[in-house]
Parts: sequence; structure tokens; C-alpha cells
Amino acid sequence: MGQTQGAPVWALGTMSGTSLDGVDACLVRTDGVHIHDIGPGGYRPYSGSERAVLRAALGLWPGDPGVAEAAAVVEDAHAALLAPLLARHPEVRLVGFHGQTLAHDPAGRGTHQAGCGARLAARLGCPVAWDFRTADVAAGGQGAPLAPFYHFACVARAGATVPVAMLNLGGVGNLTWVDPSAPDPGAPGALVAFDTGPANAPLDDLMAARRGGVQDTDGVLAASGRVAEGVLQRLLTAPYLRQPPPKSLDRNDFPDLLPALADLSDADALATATAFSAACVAAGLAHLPQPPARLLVTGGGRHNPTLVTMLAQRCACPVAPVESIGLDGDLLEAQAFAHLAVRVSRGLPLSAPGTTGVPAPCAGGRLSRPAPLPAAPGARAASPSAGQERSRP
Ligand SMILES: Nc1ncnc2c1ncn2[C@@H]1O[C@H](COP(=O)(O)OP(=O)(O)OP(=O)(O)O)[C@@H](O)[C@H]1O
Ligand SMILES: CC(=O)N[C@H]1[C@@H]2OC[C@@H](O2)[C@@H](O)[C@@H]1O[C@H](C)C(=O)O
Repeated sequence: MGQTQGAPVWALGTMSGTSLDGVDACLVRTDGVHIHDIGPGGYRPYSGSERAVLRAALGLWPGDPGVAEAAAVVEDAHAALLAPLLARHPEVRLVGFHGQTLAHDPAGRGTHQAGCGARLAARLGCPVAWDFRTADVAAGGQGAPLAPFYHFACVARAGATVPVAMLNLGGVGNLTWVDPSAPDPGAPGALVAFDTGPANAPLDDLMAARRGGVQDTDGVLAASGRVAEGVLQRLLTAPYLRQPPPKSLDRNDFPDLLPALADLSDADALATATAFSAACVAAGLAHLPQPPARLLVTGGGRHNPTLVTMLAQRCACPVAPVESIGLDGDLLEAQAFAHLAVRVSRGLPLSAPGTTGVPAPCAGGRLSRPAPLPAAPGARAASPSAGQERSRP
């Protein structure tokens, strides 16, 4: 089973992740199958007040009060980051706009990413691929994780010959096992992927609640505490951890976690939560078809040495940052949505039974093109194909 390829194009992918820290963006030249080039990236943090708007909107669904305000924060932040990047890089044909997940309940109400790609396309004057998760959920999948199809391309680019795993330590953790001998990411057995459990989100939430901070920078507070083993072992009885994939999480799907740490000192609470995030990954490794040769870590959590050390202590395989295969772990998810944007524009699947549990490889996403400028008096009407994957003016 091969994948249909067209010519590679430059796409600009974005991610506004569950940590609510800010928006990442990165250029990738891709045909949706192979990564041909990785270009520059950018980051635009949310201000304290923007983050408060997003935090207040967590758990909300389209139409709920507060959602329009959150969507405006998301779109404004993306426009502020992307407009100068697009001006400097006119070679970009397409933006991949993930938006901000506010709620995720694939078995119930669906999945909700705030931010409208059609409005963003109009503001940027560039086609935007967006709403990546809805079609997968509608087809019976989890709608997440979606980065695995990009992980497959990354592992192929690195020339791996044996199965490896990629671990994203974001607000939530997600793990992708990749068999590089598979012909494409939708092939049976090519990928096994799922969310492992909470990763940075509870650490950030503890710091916010107890210290008024944003994160436990470099894991310093956690390193000064002691893991409360009894509490940790109780937390590790969560049924989610034993449940086989496919499975995915909302940011706040472990509501008992912070209350379980309430009686611990700040340092011990951080140490225990950090150990829990690491142990969730170790529990996830048991669900893989075979042990990976290496666990390649991406996402903000790889900057936390306490978390990484706890992880390495609990994993049988070597643990290394994705930088060890020449990738940038701060921009990998943004790159994923550049790659997926091109797949959207070409009708290629974004997910498969091994990644989201969708019954068959599933295409998805929406593509919004900026409205054509009104015709000048006397000018010919634009042809129906005008605006298809062309250079921006
Ligand atoms: N130096 C550091 N020390 C400790 N933690 C850090 C450091 N740098 C980043 N982090 C953590 O990484 C988080 C951001 O990670 P990342 O950008 O990968 O998450 P995200 O993309 O928002 O989440 P997700 O992948 O779940 O959507 C921060 O909120 C913080 O918890
Ligand atoms: C619903 C949603 O936005 N999920 C995110 C979240 O953050 C990490 C993990 O949970 C993952 O499932 C997903 O993001 C990445 C980019 C993904 O889809 O692969």
C-alpha cells in the first residue's frame, strides 16, 4: 500500500497546546508523505490575561458563554505570530491551524478546538487547513492523538530500521510506537498511539495553585521533595492506565489527582505528581506491541530534568530527546500540523485504527481559502480554480 504523492510545498503549522502556554509555529516543506525540509519557527506566549480567558473556557462547547472570547484570543494570537512569518516567507502555500482544545469527549459530545480557520484565512490572506479532529470522532475514532502520522514521517527521515517510540510530554502525554518497515502510516501495524496520562498540566496547576507560578522550572521544586509512594501507588490504580489503546484524554480528565496531593508539602506534591506523570508513561509502554529500541522525547516536559530522570528510571529502553535524531522538540507538534495540513489539502488520511481507533484510515480537516478580492469593474470573473494552492499575492 503506497501513498499518493504530489509535489512538496511549504506549509506553516501551528499548535496551541493543552499547557495553555502559547502558540508554536513552524514551516515544513512536505508532500504530506515525506518531510523534504524543515524551516524556521516561532513562538508567541499567551499573556496572563489571555491565559486566564482560555483557562476559564476549558470544558466549554461551541455556543457556550465564554467560547467566543476564547476563540478571539486564539485567533488574535495566531494572527500576531503568523502574519509576520508569512510576510517573510511568501513561499508558504498553506497554514495548518490546530486551534486550542477546550473540551474533548470523543465518546460523548465530541471534541472542541476554539478558533475559526475561515476567519484566520481571511485575516492572513492564505489558505488554512483546520478542524483536524472532528471527522475522526464522527467516524468513531478518539480524534487524538493526530501527531502520529507526522511521527511516522520523522522516524522514516531519521532512517530508523527497528521500531522506536516518540513521547510528547505536553500538558497531556502521548506516545507513538512506529514500525519503520511499514509502507505507510495507515498500514496495519505501522503505528500504535495513545495518550499516556497527565504530563505537565498537573505540575503547572500545582505551581499556579501553591506558588502563583507558571511551571516548576527545570523541575527544581519536585527535585527538592520526596515522592509519597502510598499516594503514588493509589493514583496508579486509575483504570485508564490499564485500558488498552485506543484512548485519549481531556486536559482535566484526572480530577482526583490534585485533591490526592492536598495534604503534601509543595515540594512533595510536585515530586509525587512528577513521578505520576513519569509512571503513566511507563504504564503506557506495556501497551506497545514490542519494546521500542528508543524512547524519543519531545514537548516541553523534556526540559524538566526531574521528570526525565524519573522517566528513565521507569523505562526499560533508552530515553533520549528528539534532538538526538535531529528534530526540534519545541516545534514538533507545530510541524505535525503543517504536514497534516498538506495531507488535508490532498485528501490523505490523518488517522488510522492504530492511532485513534477509527475503523479505517480516515481523512479529515477543513480547508478555508481567503475570499477572493471583489473583481475590479470591467474585469473578468475569477476562474473557479482561482485560489487553489497558489502563491499568496
Ligand atoms: N524548563 C522547564 N522546566 C519545567 N517544565 C517546563 C520547562 N519548559 C517547559 N516546561 C513545561 O512544558 C509545558 C509546555 O509544553 P508543550 O508546549 O509541549 O505543551 P503543549 O503543546 O501546550 O501541550 P500538549 O502537547 O498537551 O498539547 C509548560 O507548560 C511546562 O509545564
Ligand atoms: C484533544 C487534544 O487536543 N489532544 C491533544 C492533547 O495534547 C497532547 C495529547 O492531548 C494529544 O492527544 C493531543 O495533541 C497532539 C498534538 C496530538 O493530537 O497528537
